[in-house]
Amino acid sequence: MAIVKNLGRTLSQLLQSPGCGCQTSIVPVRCIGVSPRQVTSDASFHSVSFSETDHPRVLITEYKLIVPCAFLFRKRFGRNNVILSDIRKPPDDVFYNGPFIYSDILDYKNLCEIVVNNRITWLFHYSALLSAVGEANVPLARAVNITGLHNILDIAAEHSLRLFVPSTIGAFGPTSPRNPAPDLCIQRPRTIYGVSKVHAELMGEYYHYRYGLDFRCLRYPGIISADSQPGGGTTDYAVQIFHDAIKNGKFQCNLKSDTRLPMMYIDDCLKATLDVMEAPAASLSMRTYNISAMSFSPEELVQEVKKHIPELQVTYTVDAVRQAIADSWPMNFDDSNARRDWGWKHDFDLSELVTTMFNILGSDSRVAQIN
Ligand SMILES: NC(=O)c1ccc[n+]([C@@H]2O[C@H](COP(=O)([O-])OP(=O)(O)OC[C@H]3O[C@@H](n4cnc5c(N)ncnc54)[C@H](O)[C@@H]3O)[C@@H](O)[C@H]2O)c1
Ligand SMILES: C[C@@H](O)[C@H](N)C(=O)O
Repeated sequence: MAIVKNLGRTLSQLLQSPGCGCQTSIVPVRCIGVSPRQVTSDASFHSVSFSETDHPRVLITEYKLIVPCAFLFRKRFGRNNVILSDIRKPPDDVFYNGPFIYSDILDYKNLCEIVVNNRITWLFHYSALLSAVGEANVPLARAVNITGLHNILDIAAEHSLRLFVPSTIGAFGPTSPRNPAPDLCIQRPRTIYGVSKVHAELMGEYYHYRYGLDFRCLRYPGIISADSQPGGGTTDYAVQIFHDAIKNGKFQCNLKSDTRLPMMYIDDCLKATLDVMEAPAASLSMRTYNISAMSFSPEELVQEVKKHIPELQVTYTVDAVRQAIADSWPMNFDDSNARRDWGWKHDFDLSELVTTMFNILGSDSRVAQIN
């Protein structure tokens, strides 16, 4: 049984796809028999071994980022083995596709009930407030991104789950190397989002070494998907342009035209996420990896979009908050460790991303209107 939310909606579908490389195997999982919340000061705890059952049953907190493939998980593990969940109402296509429940990651007891009652074995933790929206509500971002993470870590350790948490290009700051940013370097982000993601990386690795938690983390670039609206991030422009170009042939960009940022198409993001989760633990020299596919500026994206909608009119109205965030983030990622350790490689470059987005969203609708 799995709980799937938002970005996990794509995962919920992907893991169900017959072609998905997700291996089902019995994997002895060594874990500490004592929950981190129960460890006393003398820290005396007894390690026990669990064996995973036939296939992972996946809990993914949050669902929004990627909609289109939101049911692949169900093809893989069975329609009723995937519960979609969020604190917000899902669209009908999600709600009627399979089990959906309300779940708030700040409700530790409820999360425990979900994990125990559904015999969850894998957990993908996606619920978070993104960079720009987090700066507009720091207390909420701190609660969701940090307290929520703590709940997830304790539950994952207590129930010996394999845990994936996405980090981000936002986990770097102005003193990090920017071109490229390696896996290991100074990380002093200047947003509550970035601070919470560095905290997630460090806490996940601590729980791995202290409690044997099988924690895995990828730093995602800006993820571009055709099926969900942007969630209040700094890279939102790279999703919004497609909707605006098709709808009215006009786009107002909130970043400077030359602001270069690492970006990735959703299919590559999902492939990397599943590949790292299925990689043998012995192949992982790290627990947090950069992954990269491309980097582009708004101007470069505009030129590519105009190959599909030549009449597109673009204006630049810079959002000072987002611009300052973007200027503190890496321009390129060095993801050589991921490519070496578990065979990561991307499939989509800028041209293929744009073509795929318009194939899904339909660029001709705008051209048809014009004509
Ligand atoms: N979208 C990207 O470009 C990108 C890039 C890097 C990393 N990520 C990471 O991927 C994850 C998902 O990103 P996204 O773009 O879908 O974010 P989003 O802001 O679009 O969605 C966040 C979701 O979290 C849910 N949520 C908020 N508070 C919650 C709570 N208390 N309990 C349960 N759910 C709650 C919201 O309802 C929403 O559906 C985040 O962890 C983000 O850091 C995203
Ligand atoms: C980059 C990613 O973390 C998110 N889209 C943001 O801009 O905040």
